[in-house]
Amino acid sequence: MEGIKVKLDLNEVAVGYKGIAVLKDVSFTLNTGEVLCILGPNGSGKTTLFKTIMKLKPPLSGVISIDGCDISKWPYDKIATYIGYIPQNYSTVFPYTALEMVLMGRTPGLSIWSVPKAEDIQIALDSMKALSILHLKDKIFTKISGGERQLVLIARAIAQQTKLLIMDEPTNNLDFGNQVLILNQIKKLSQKGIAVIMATHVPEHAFLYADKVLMVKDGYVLAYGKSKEILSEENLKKLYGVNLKLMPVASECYPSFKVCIPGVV
Ligand SMILES: Nc1ncnc2c1ncn2[C@@H]1O[C@H](COP(=O)(O)OP(=O)(O)OP(=O)(O)O)[C@@H](O)[C@H]1O
Repeated sequence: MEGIKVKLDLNEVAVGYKGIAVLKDVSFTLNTGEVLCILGPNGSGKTTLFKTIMKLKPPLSGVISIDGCDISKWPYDKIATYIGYIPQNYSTVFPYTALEMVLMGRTPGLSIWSVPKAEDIQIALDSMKALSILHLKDKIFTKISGGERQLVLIARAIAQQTKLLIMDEPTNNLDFGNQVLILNQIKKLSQKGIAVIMATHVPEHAFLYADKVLMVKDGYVLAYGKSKEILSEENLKKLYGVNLKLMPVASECYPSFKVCIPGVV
């Protein structure tokens, strides 16, 4: 997918359940190579928005388009060729190995009885190697730790080789080292031309890796735009409803990095 451009547009999209919106008037554009971080309190509709973009549920209103085409008539299989999705919680009752889980990124309908192609196996192994989890390949997915499962799901999305990746809190459950590994991997993918949407509860992750930021709260978009403009003390205070301070901590690698410090209550 390297070198192929993609553009995702949301135009006044409302998402929710049984006709009741949890998030309204969402508009944004995401281009090849950009990382969009979505920040918002618990229950503000981030996962519901992702499921709607993935066509796992229909939007209540508005238009979602890829490369200018309204995707409302696209079958799910076609969406899966464009977008890889790493859900927040994934469970399976089947005793798949970690490698079989990653292979599912190559063949969405793969069952444990299917025989995958050698090329697909190689791509799956390469994705696992990039995340330093090759040693997990023969382990049963349900019997590895939550963080290891998260890494396997990320490897699966990488193996899918889509132009867009949606990651719902990808660093959830991960130790600090693996958080850095995953975030660096996300940056590398975006540098290769993949567009990434990532929900996070850690403002610092947005400071480090986001080109654009969408803040959602109380059913609406609170702010959207270039990360440098949107990640302000004022917006973060409004978003989380707490007092906080942004402290610049410049380093060679991250000249404009800031940390979010809780203020006096
Ligand atoms: N299947 C469902 N049916 C009805 N309401 C739901 C359903 N799933 C989620 N909701 C509600 O929709 C709202 C948004 O939930 P969602 O999971 O999208 O939020 P979120 O921003 O991803 O939250 P978090 O940061 O805690 O993961 C919440 O009020 C939630 O209770």
